[in-house]
Amino acid sequence: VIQGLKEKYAEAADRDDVKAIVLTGAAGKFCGGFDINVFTKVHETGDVSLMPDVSVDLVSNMMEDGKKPSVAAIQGLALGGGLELIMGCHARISTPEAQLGLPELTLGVIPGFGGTQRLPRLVGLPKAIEMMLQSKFITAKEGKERGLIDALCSPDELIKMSRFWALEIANYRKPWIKSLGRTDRLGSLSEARAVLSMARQQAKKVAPNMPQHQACLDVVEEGVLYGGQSGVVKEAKVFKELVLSTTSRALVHVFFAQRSTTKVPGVTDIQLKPRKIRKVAVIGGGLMGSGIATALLVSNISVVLKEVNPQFLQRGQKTIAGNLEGLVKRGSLTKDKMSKAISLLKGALDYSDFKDVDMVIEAVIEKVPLKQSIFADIEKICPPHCILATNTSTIDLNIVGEKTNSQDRIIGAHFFSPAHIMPLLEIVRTERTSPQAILDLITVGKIIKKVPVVVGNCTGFAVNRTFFPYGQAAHLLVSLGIDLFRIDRVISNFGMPMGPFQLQDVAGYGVALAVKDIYAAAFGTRNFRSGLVELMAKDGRQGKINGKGYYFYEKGGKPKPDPSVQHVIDEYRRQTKTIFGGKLVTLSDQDILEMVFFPVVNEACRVMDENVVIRASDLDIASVLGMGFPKYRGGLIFWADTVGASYIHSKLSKWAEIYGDFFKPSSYLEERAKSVRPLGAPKTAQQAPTRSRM
Ligand SMILES: C[C@H](O)CC(=O)SCCNC(=O)CCNC(=O)[C@H](O)C(C)(C)COP(=O)(O)OP(=O)(O)OC[C@H]1O[C@@H](n2cnc3c(N)ncnc32)[C@H](O)[C@@H]1OP(=O)(O)O
Repeated sequence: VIQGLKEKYAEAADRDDVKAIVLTGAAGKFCGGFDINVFTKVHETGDVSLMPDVSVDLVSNMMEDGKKPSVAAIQGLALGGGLELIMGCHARISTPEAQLGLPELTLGVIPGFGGTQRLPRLVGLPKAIEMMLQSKFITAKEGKERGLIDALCSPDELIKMSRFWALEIANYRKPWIKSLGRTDRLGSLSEARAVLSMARQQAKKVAPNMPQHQACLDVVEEGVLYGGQSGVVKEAKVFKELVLSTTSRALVHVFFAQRSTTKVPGVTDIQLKPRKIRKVAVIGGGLMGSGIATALLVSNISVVLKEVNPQFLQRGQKTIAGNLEGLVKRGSLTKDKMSKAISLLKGALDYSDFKDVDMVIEAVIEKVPLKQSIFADIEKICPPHCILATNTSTIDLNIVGEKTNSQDRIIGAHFFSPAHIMPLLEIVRTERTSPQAILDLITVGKIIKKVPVVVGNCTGFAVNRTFFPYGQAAHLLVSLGIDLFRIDRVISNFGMPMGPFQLQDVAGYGVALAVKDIYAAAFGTRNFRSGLVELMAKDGRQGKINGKGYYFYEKGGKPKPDPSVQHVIDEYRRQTKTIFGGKLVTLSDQDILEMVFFPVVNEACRVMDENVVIRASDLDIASVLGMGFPKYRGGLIFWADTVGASYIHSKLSKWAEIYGDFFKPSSYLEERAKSVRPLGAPKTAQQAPTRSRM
């Protein structure tokens, strides 16, 4: 495309019958930016010269400084390099709803075709910095108000109006403006310095482990101090350094990994068509059920919410209304859409409304007999095409559906709390779930704006199973004498939204207590049995629910470490001392980080070995979206491969000798360490397991 543009610009410059140029996109879209596949090639080869010279050669020399005026005709979207092309034009005409933005920082780089210089010159420094650092899109309508767009018009008039505008410039009836030369929107030097300094402080807070935010501000500053040309030169240099950074490698990996989760062999490649899901029944109006119902309602899917008595039903409906109001407050839902969503909700105390539902999602408490009887009932009442989904996070789906003859339409729809906000949907299939049911749930997932990851059936499925050692490792470290608040600090400095103890406070101790025996039964000697949560509960602590856990929680305030928790810890250490001979150990921050995450990587190896996930990158996405693993580290397996299988293996082997089977390396990890193959590399035929989970 870039080569084609250069040729066309050269031709237009030469031809006498061309007076002016209109630059537009095909099929209702202007341009989604530079081809990110090229970044992948640069990452694979380390060769930055694969990046074509667009910034100076095309945008500055041929377009902006060309002898004929260019006008951009924009529809749909103009993002990244796409927006940078239009800013090199002399005017911009757009349809009102087109999306405009520079999302390069989400890929670990900065805009590289002059965007760091031209955007501040068109919309002013504060707005440009906000758009770049937060990768915030604006509509063309807002762009018009801010000076990025010159005129708005309907799609039908777009080309006609742009041609007219271009000819008007050529005939000097409209101004011939070169964005890079402008200074009128930059403000005074002292104003610019104040804006940049505030942005730097903010970036330090929100992106402490990423280089591209400060780098972007350095480049913007260069242009403010020494002029646009100088800024463009610095931009090109910094762009090339950043594109080779680990952060860019990780974020580009996540971009493609996220888009590949819905490519499921044997499901999405066999010409099946997704069926329409118009009406869904949700059983259980608790926190999960009402969150799931909210997610469906805001995407225009009718919901029947079933509860066992009027009080519970009313509570569920109230929670849904609260969720919707919350979305309105955050600005992600309009009041009209909220009213529409509420009109799509119907409460029910029996199954009579289930006769015409296309899908049921059961979200009751984790009790096997209760779930079994619900599935036996709904099998009789729902139409034969209806998908029977459960939101269980731990129970084997074969057991849930044991009392039915509908194993082909039984599937797991594991949402993460709060379900209307968290983006991950773990779709659990058994050996008998039909491809059609899986495809339909993937499609619903996309409609309700979730990222679906299809996984196999086992205790904890992919996410909870992989992360079961996360909390357990933290408890083990405390039993060894490590301060729990230090563990939380180390883990949040690494980039997790919070440490394992704060997470336990926030999730409530009920979850930990409920899964304890299930994990103990499933994971044998690699399960670490900790009595800490029971001791916390005995001490009157319930975590965030009663404001008292490892931390204090006051309304509206930040959680504060509670020093009085020490007597609980002392008691816990007394109880567990027999395990490690009561020896308190000293560890570095790096030891702590590794002792928490390497067992998680180890379990992830088992999950991959048993084919619970289709590909390693699905675990990267599941860890980022389900557990908050830092995206800029590429997800769990990508990160583990930057550390190296053989290093992880050697550390785990050493700890296994001292502390036991909790750290014992899996055979998959051992094999990868020996063969020096990345953990994320696909299996070879010889390694394929004898029994697949799918
Ligand atoms: C030098 C410059 O400054 C550097 C740059 O320009 S870097 C690029 C900046 N642009 C971006 O970051 C935009 C990235 N793309 C997006 O945000 C979204 O894809 C979009 C808003 C354009 C479209 O979203 P949506 O309609 O949901 O479709 P989505 O599934 O994401 O993408 C459709 C396909 O296009 C691909 N794609 C989208 N943008 C792409 C890009 N810039 N390069 C390469 N492939 C891209 C996706 O990988 C996907 O491929 P697949 O079908 O094989 O999986």
